[in-house]
Amino acid sequence: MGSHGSEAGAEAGSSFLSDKSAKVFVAGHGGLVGSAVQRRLVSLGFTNLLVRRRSELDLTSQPAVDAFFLLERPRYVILAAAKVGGIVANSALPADFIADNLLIQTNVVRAAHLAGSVRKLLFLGSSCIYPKFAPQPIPESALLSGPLEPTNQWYAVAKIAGVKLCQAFRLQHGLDAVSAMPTNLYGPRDNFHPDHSHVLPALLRRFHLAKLAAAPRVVVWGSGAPLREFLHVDDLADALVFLMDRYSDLDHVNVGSGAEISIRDLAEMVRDVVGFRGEIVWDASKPDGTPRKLMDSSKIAAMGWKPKIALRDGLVETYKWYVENAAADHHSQSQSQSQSQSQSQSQPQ
Ligand SMILES: NC(=O)C1=CN([C@@H]2O[C@H](COP(=O)(O)OP(=O)(O)OC[C@H]3O[C@@H](n4cnc5c(N)ncnc54)[C@H](OP(=O)(O)O)[C@@H]3O)[C@@H](O)[C@H]2O)C=CC1
Ligand SMILES: C[C@H]1O[C@H](OP(=O)(O)OP(=O)(O)OC[C@H]2O[C@@H](n3cnc4c(=O)[nH]c(N)nc43)[C@H](O)[C@@H]2O)[C@@H](O)[C@@H](O)C1=O
Repeated sequence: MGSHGSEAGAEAGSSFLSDKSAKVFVAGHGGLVGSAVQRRLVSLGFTNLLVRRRSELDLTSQPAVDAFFLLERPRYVILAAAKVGGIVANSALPADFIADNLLIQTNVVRAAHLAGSVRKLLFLGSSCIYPKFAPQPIPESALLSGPLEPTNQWYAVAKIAGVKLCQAFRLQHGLDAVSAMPTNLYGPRDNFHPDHSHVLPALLRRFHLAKLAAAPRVVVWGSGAPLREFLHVDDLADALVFLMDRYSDLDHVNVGSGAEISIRDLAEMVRDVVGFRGEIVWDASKPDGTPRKLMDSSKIAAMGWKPKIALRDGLVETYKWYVENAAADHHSQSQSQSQSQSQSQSQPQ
């Protein structure tokens, strides 16, 4: 194993949580996960967080990332920047999902090594790295044991490469790079795009707008049969800090809630939380994706971490955040769309 930079190793005895004045680069701090990590670190008393929006630092640019690391010399890196989206975004933009993610993670991991200042780096994969028909619950050992789910194979291949990248830099250069595999996430600051988001923000938005419009029904994609496991992003942030502090090894670590729910039951729960009274109809033309992906999170549980936020409680809190922070814009957008539709319908043909 190669030896890593002396600066990174100088105080190697101290743990992440006892190093709260250290410079921590939270990449992707504007997103769902990065913002939750930032909140968690601030609440724990970290005083030197390093953050950049994409407009200030494009992580797909190798020269920009190299220059940034050489100038800033962070001691810790949490890589929560990525090209992310739901099942339709993954299918519609395969080139972006594979190329952007390969570039971002390669640039950041390599620059972290070259800077010589980084004592630990945490990479984030996703439960979609596992084969479509993996054993349930899915153990870490199921990686690369079968074919992937076609709708998100491009993203999954990039994320698998990210796990291997961390392993390779650990083995060859002694970089303490670890990988966490979160299950499907939700919470404040999620992406609420109508078509490109994940299921939970999409449904919160759709049911909310339908409630305001007193619509008779809401369309939900697929058959409703797939099972998914959801974890609140504040629980994930807690787990990531836990791993930064306690975990240093080659193998990746699953982070899930252990609870799964069908998309049908989830849609009914969201309808209930939002207070929509109409009916749910299913759009079978949309893909179901993988039938089931419950992760086996016994490895992190054995280390002493467990989630705290039940799905219904997390949904109530996320819906409140959505109403207070994003819903008004979506409502005015949907009203102007329906006005322009009714104007164009009333135009003589
Ligand atoms: N959401 C989920 O359900 C799951 C997410 N994950 C993983 O968690 C991580 C974070 O995901 P999530 O928070 O949901 O994603 P978001 O889309 O909410 O946030 C992604 C962040 O990455 C930043 N980013 C994207 N491209 C670039 C770029 N070229 N240069 C600089 N910054 C960039 C964005 O910056 P900006 O805001 O400036 O555009 C944004 O802050 C990802 O690795 C993802 O794979 C894993 C499992 C499930
Ligand atoms: C986290 C994970 O997220 C993605 O995989 P996914 O789990 O399939 O994510 P999803 O949230 O988009 O869908 C979950 C289920 O829900 C159904 N569904 C119903 N109605 C809507 C709906 O309105 N929007 C969406 N997106 N899905 C809907 C949808 O048909 C599917 O059956 C990966 O591509 C990849 O990005 C990844 O790692």
